Amino acid sequence: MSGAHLDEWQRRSFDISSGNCTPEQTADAYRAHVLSIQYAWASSQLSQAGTASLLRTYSERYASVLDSDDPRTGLNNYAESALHLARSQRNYSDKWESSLTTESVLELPCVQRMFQAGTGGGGSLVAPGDVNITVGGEDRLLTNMTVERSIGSEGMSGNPNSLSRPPARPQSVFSHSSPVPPQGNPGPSGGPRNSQSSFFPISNPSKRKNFYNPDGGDGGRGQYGGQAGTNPRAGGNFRTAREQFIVDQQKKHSNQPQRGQTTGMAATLKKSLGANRPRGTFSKFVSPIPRQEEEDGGASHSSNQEPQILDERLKNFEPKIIELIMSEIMDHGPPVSWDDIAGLEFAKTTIKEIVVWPMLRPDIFTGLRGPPRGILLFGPPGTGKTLIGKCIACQSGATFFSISASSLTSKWVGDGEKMVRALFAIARCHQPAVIFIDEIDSLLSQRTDGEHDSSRRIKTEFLVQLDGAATAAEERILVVGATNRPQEIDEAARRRLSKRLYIPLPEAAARWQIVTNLMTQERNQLREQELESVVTATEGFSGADMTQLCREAALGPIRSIQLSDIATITADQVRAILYCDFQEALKTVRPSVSSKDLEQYEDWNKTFGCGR
Ligand SMILES: Nc1ncnc2c1ncn2[C@@H]1O[C@H](COP(=O)(O)OP(=O)(O)OP(=O)(O)O)[C@@H](O)[C@H]1O
Ligand SMILES: [Mg+2]
Repeated sequence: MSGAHLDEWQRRSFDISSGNCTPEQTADAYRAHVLSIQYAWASSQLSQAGTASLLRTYSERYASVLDSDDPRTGLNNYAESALHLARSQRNYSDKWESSLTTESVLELPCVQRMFQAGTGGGGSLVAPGDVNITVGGEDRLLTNMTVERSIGSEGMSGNPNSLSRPPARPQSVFSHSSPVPPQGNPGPSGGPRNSQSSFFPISNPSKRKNFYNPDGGDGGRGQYGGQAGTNPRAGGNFRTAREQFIVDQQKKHSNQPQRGQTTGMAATLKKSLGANRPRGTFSKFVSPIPRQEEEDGGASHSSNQEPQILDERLKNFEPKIIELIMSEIMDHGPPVSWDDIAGLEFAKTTIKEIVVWPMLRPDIFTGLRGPPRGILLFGPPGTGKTLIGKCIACQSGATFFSISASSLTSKWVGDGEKMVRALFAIARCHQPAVIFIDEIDSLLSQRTDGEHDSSRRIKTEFLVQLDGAATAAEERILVVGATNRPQEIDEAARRRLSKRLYIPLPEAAARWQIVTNLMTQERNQLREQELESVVTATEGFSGADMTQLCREAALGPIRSIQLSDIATITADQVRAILYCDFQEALKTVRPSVSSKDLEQYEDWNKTFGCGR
């Protein structure tokens, strides 16, 4: 009977729609819903689509309760209830009772001596052996040793002198024995029982943490109790319940990579949980499925056709790897136009021909006119190879994956080849796509006997993918590699990067353009003749060297200001950049490419390059 009553009471009290529930109860109820949906999915009682939809609904509701700042409907801090749990937790020190009262303390010989010595008395005035403490009803005279040991068991052994060091004024002893518990640590019960801990105040929050949680675990008090019961700001690894929930979800799903639904479900759940206020580990994650839905303006919600296909294609990849590629590799830089790149007309025209137009008109560029699968931009450092990559990203209209080969080989050691496979798979889902690999020589250098196995596997995988990317005629994935060490590239990779474009040092006209472009941003009084002289004097300079020269010259007017005026001078009063500033700058800025290096590039270009 009483069981039935309890059920009925629970049903009424915890019915979320009843309006009687506290936010804690509502949050618990939603959380329970989420768990039961997951259980139903795990035991195949629910379809994937149904599970995803239910999870989305309940996770969003749960998140909205957690996130709401309104005390009537939301929990801004879910840890409050866990704190409540910890408050009612009894611990070892509960058995300890002190017989000290205000009167008995006054009679203690050590206190008497302290009074007699006055406030300035040095030395150890409190004799620990004089402290009489009642343990479980028995009176014992504790020695210094035993007191220390018992304190140590409560996590206070870090301060063994706490007993022998007297307070500066006797009054402070009494203020500590106040029945009011120390702030932030209400203690298990307060009152006289607390006098022991009041006499040795626990001021360090991390000690207090040990006090409640000596083994460092949660002590069986639930996943939030161990941390939340202590000062939440003290523990570096404190998580709110919402964060803990998200972590639990991710752990759960990453443990089930063999199920195709995992990616979709995890993505859906993260989306719904992160929708209100993205932060932490998941703030950057952009799932391929929601993206597709967003592009369709939510129209595919009902049919769920397209997401299913995308999910299928990525089902063998761990969400972690997909997340890494989506969040770290996709590049969103400042816009760069073709006009920002000075000179390099041949390279620019060729790239437009094989990258931009085929992306825009795939129907015309078919068969023999089909674009190559890979391009290699090679040339001396600082000549604009990376700049061209950025320009392709902005101008081609394709999804742009910009990865640095070194990050692929070092950051995810062991996962390198999986990363490469996932990269191409995601690129296939986001066609047309350009995969730009800067410093490609470090990824596709010659294979040697002594090299590490994992880097050899990455190379092999890359070559396979590079071939595979072009097998299906309709696939529009282009790999663009940039290097200033073309000689080091593996011959198999060289063959696959079939369009090899030399990016040389800028000619006179290009150098003119670079200086003019940069000088339009600053006030200057450079005459045409002077500009001509600068261009002549910079034969052999790379684009980066030219930029450096202009920066140095731009500092000339600043250097001419008196040191005492620099704090007060207005921007208008700074003089214009003059030719003499360039002359000064030319004394310090030198070309960074030697003529010997240049010969090597030109030789390689003659042998393997595709230029005229
Ligand atoms: N052709 C150019 N037109 C305009 N600016 C250029 C040009 N070439 C280089 N620069 C300037 O030099 C800077 C460096 O260029 P970039 O990073 O593209 O060189 P890179 O060829 O990739 O060099 P590296 O081989 O060392 O990576 C650019 O940010 C730009 O300011
Ligand atoms: Mg570069």
